[in-house]
Amino acid sequence: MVTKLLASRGATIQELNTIRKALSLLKGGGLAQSAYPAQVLSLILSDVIGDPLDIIASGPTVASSHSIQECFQILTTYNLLSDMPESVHTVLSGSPVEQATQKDFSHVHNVVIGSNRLALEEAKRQAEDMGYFSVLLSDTVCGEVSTIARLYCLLIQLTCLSATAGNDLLKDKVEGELSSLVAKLALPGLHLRDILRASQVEKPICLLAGGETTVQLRGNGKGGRNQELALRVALELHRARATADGRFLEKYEIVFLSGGTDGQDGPTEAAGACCSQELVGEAEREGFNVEEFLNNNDSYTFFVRFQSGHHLLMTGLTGTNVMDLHIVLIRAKGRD
Ligand SMILES: Nc1ncnc2c1ncn2[C@@H]1O[C@H](COP(=O)(O)OP(=O)(O)OP(=O)(O)O)[C@@H](O)[C@H]1O
Ligand SMILES: O=C(O)[C@H](O)CO
Repeated sequence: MVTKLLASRGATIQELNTIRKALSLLKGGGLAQSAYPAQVLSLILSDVIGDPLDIIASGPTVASSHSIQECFQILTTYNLLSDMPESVHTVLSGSPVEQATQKDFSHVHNVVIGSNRLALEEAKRQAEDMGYFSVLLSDTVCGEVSTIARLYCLLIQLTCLSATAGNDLLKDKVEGELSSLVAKLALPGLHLRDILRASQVEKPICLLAGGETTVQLRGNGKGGRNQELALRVALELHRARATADGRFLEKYEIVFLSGGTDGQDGPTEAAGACCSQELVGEAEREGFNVEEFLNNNDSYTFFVRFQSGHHLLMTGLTGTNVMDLHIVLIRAKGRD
């Protein structure tokens, strides 16, 4: 109940898990403390950006550093103090104000055995085996889904423009917008130079990135952040190619895929979806209004109905979760 309330008010996973750690006997290092003095080996799958060990699953085997003031501060921020059950107040007011000085965790070995970066590195190897020149852009992509869709549209445009002779003014414009967006999103290590280098090679190109976007739900449709991202990228590409400057895109085959590694995107049975730059045009000809679906956060309904669900990524539950993967494939038309 506490988790649901916090999540519904938009609390971050860091805030959520600070509260969970304070309320639980096992989280926040409690499991490792209960096992003491036995040796503890913790094999960790990271579903949090940056792989912070104390946040992943609320760190049952990791020393915790939260304070009770922090918990009250979080509950106050989301206006939830008075909604908390009596038991929560009892536990919080009975806890020491500061965590006791660092306990001994020398009996614990924490090892990250699965992460978004590991998944991306394997995807990169697979793409290279398939003949793609591959660039791993980032494993920390996060932000509002429409901003991230813009990011990918600009990345795709820059890649294509760099491979096309001429267009220097447009390329500078796209690179300028991209650089300020990357700075705004504070995406460390997104190597634009590598994209420019990729455009100089003869091979088809694969750009790989990962993380987790957020969706501000405004409608009452059915969807997930990956399907919404794919549909928004499709709309961005559609708009870009409709401008006087955007004709260069037509020389390229472009596929964008966004998928959740757990195999389930939001409350749907798809893991995500893919799109091409032609998707919105084709959808319009078939009578679909993509913007309307997006305004209602109804990406799943769109993808199910459009071309018999052909663009949906259906993997089934994978039994793991290392967040989402975003993959762009670009090939000059007429090239094998
Ligand atoms: N109609 C919708 N359109 C787009 N996104 C949606 C929709 N409904 C829910 N979501 C998104 O789905 C997510 C909630 O689903 P889920 O419980 O699978 O997420 P999660 O537990 O955060 O993710 P995961 O388990 O994949 O790490 C949230 O990111 C939410 O914004
Ligand atoms: O379950 C959780 O605590 C979150 O998914 C972070 O690991």
